[in-house]
Amino acid sequence: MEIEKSQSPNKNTVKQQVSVERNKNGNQGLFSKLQKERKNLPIFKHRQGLLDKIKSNQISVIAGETGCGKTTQIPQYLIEEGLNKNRMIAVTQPRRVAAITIAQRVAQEMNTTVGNKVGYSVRFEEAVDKNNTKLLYMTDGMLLRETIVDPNLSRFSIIVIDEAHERTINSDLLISLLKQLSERRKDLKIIIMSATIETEKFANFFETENIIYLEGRCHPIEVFYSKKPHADYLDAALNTILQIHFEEQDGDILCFLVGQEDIEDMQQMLEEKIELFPKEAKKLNICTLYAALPSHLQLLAFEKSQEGERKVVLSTNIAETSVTIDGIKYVVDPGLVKTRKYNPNKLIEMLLVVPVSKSSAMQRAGRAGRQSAGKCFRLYTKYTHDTLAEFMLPEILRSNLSTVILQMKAIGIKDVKGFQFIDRPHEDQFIESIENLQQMNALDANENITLHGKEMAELPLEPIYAHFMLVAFATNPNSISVVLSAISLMQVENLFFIPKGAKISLLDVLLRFQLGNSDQLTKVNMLHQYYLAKNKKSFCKENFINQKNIKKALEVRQQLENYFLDILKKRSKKNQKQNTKVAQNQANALQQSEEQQIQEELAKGNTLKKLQEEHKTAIQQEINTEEFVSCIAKGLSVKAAKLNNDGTYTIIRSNIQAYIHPESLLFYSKPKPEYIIFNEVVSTIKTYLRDITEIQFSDFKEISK
Ligand SMILES: Nc1ncnc2c1ncn2[C@@H]1O[C@H](COP(=O)(O)OP(=O)(O)OP(=O)(O)O)[C@@H](O)[C@H]1O
Repeated sequence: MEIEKSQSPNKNTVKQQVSVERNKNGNQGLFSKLQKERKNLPIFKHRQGLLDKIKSNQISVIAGETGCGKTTQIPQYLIEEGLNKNRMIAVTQPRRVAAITIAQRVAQEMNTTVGNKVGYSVRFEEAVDKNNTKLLYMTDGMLLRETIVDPNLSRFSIIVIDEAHERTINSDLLISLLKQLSERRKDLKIIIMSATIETEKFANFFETENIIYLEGRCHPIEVFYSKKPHADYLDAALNTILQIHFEEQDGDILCFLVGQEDIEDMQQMLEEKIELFPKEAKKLNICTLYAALPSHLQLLAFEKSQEGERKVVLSTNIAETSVTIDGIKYVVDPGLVKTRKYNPNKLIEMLLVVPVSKSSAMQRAGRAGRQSAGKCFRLYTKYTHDTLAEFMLPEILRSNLSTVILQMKAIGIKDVKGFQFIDRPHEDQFIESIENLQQMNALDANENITLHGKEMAELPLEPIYAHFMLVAFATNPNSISVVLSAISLMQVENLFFIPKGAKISLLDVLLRFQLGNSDQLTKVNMLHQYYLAKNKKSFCKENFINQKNIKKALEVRQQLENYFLDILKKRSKKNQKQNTKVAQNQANALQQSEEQQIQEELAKGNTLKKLQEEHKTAIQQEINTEEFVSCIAKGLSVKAAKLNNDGTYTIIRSNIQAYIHPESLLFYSKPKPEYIIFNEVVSTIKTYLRDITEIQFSDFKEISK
């Protein structure tokens, strides 16, 4: 059996373990079936050639058709061949849902359970066994965080960067760091997996000629185009889904939409149509898939459909690469994507809906032919397709670099401008982001990382929110509970759900919870009342709250609270060390085990409770409005704006004119507040400021100094 052959320092132990797991799963039939499927994948015939090339090169760049088996098979081949050499193999993914579902699939194929020989690690969630996991699927962001703690990535013998052509900031940065690391760790194997279009670029960057092309597609995919452009893409998608449901053979549908709002609208439209289905019609089940959906709900979309039923998965582009959703045979692709675009002249980042690239369109179609032949319906013309860009501009060239630079500094890279990127960002992006970090005191005048900056880098947040959290605590430690809630809410979209035709507006709902002249405090108040509510479901129903998302905000809050308590523990350990002048070697030992100790202590509920009480991080019933306002004014000072005579606001930092968003409580304030802090700039026909808190003149004076 391949698994036994592959691993073993001690064959008996492995055999025993495999049989224990087999009994536990009782799933030998499934295992044999999967072994057969593995051998039928196009990649299987390349197995030996592939392994030979990987063995004889430190760096390999691999390209292959979508679905040929790169992500699930190559890591298993490496283990079967013993190339992991008693260390772990990391396989990075741009998206968490991919890391989790692929780990589940590979665990099945290896006849084990997730968190055992195969694990995953994504932000706020992991399933790993330090002593047992050999193959770890993780988001590129998690591996990047690991480089801060261990720049040599010493627990890994092989690192696979999957979907490298997506060119996320994290995978670009990882690739640059791996190039440096390959000099220091000659024993480390690096594998870059990418769609065909970008392979040369990666190979040139690594100065290698070892490019491996894997021929062969899993199953054929037929592509259809619209005859003419559609005025309303949701309408076109709805009709296509219904047409497939009534006219095509069995098989599930995956429809790509641009965001949670469109997904919820489509869900509602479909539900209305389903109500009108004739009795004898096949059942159509709706599943949704978007980043803000908690993992356990995302996974519902991956479940098998019942015999005689069909599912339609409404998804953002998180299902575009890597994932295989069981049963999908039809893809509906309107050809649009919501993307971040940073405007360095205006110092704002905007979310825009833009046409996809040819590469994305190909990936989307690729979701259809994974288990059998498939069809892809593109809701745009062939002519439009031919005019699409080959691929998206790499994220690093269209983003604010503050997060990247802070991470690079935390890793110890001093000269960020001289760093070798695959595509170098524009000079203005560097200057602006460094200034931005200096304003937050994360970097000093010489661009060195400060202690504050190091703590900011430990928090899994954009620098601005990490700064807000730490500054708020320094300004007024009692405010931390409210600030943790406010920041968590800022990470979650669409807290309310007001059905079409309801005789209530968002403003009416907000007014029920209003606290001070602040959207943030009002939402914090709502979150805390939800937390205390005995019947949470009816609380949400009565108040038009999206329960999925408010739950998510509470989960994020819990995680942030843990990270924050970690920082406080580290601070107090550092103080202790300084005060007691522990012998140097003891101090070193302490530092090494610090991380582990903190994790273990936090894992014990009692310690967490004690810490929560000591530092007042738990949800408090009383909210002090004034304290919060002065904290937000200090912590989010880069997001301050001042009222003009014509009723518009000027953003202090960028001099942009903007309006208060109609969904803000303060939109209706009379007189309008003179000074505000906002959270988001949204540009449509006009530029709006969202999530607003009124601040005092005294605070504003401080900011504009
Ligand atoms: N969860 C799953 N359920 C059923 N089949 C699966 C699952 N995951 C993978 N497969 C099968 O294994 C094949 C290979 O998947 P894999 O993700 O390794 O391909 P890939 O080459 O990495 O594709 P991509 O470039 O699109 O990520 C799929 O085409 C599908 O047939």
